[in-house]
Amino acid sequence: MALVEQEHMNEAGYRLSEASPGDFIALLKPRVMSLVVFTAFVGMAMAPGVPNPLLAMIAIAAIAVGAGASGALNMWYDADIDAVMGRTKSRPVPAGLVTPGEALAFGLVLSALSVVTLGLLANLVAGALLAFTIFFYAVVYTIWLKRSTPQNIVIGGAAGALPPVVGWAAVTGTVSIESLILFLIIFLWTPPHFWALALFKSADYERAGIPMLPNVAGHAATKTQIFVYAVLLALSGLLPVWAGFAGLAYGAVATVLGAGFLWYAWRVLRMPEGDQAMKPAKSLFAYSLLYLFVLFTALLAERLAAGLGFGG
Ligand code: HEM
Ligand SMILES: CC(C)=CCC/C(C)=C/CC/C(C)=C/COP(=O)(O)OP(=O)(O)O
Repeated sequence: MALVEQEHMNEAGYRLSEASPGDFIALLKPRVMSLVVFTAFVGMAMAPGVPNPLLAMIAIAAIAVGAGASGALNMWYDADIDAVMGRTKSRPVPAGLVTPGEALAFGLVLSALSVVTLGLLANLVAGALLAFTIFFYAVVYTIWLKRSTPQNIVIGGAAGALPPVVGWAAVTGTVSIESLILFLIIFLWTPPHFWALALFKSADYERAGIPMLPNVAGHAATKTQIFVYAVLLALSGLLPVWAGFAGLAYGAVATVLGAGFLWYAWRVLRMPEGDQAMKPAKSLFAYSLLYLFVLFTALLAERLAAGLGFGG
């Protein structure tokens, strides 16, 4: 055995990991997960009843760890395709910083830890929903749908839409019409969020052989679908007012945000076929992140204001 390899063995002969803590943090997809966790937090905050603050913090931490764990499992399974896409090739596994075995073990241990913590300290319904969400993203979306159908992210998007349902259940132990409306908003948001990016990254997906909509159905069909989902999303953003758990201030914000989404989606629809820069698609992707963050912030702000006695 070469000397350089022996340097990474301990006395018992086990290989020592060469990865840094930062490499493991990168496996958690921290930027994506921050918005996921924020939507879970809003789900908790909208639920009736005031949870014990310590329990609420533990529940959010468990959901954050579970979300990160599912990201690590995704990066473990997708290492082969991540290696051939410009956007993902420097991720820890394809870059050789973390071994596939380490990523898998990290994802499995954190998944178990997060589910057991939430199940025992919050309630079994929340724990089961978190387990289902991790399973849906890591197995149903990543292992099954992503490589087999252009509807991958429509169906798989259910995983990303579930965190507010998990948050609500952590407080109440139930699934309700309110939390399902929050689910529906994120579910309808996901296709335009992702297909906007897939339009300007379609060469990457082509190279990796992933059947994303722009590669399979073409750019024109993708732009039309983005617009259809944008209309449904703008309407669904108003459902919290219709269902009576948000007021007119939220309704005004949702209307403006929805109109903005339609505007950006319209610009994508009108984007010429030969447009190499695809600025409208890049703008829609950036706006999608702002949209979800501001919409959920509006729900939260209105609820906090009502709690402080400023109306509603
Ligand atoms: C199946 C569902 C989804 C798909 C396929 C998808 C796909 C993507 C992709 C490919 C990126 C670029 C990531 C990168 O290169 O780092 C991205 C970025 C992002 N996504 Fe999603 N996404 C989905 C759902 C969600 C959900 C549910 C959220 C949060 C609620 C979310 C939040 C974000 C954020 C915050 C970024 C920006 C990350 C950055 O700044 O690099 N995504 N998404
Ligand atoms: C609580 C909990 C378990 C939450 C999970 C939330 C969840 C499913 C988020 C999915 C978001 C995401 C990064 C999709 C990326 O698709 P991709 O993996 O195809 O993108 P990539 O090409 O960047 O890897």
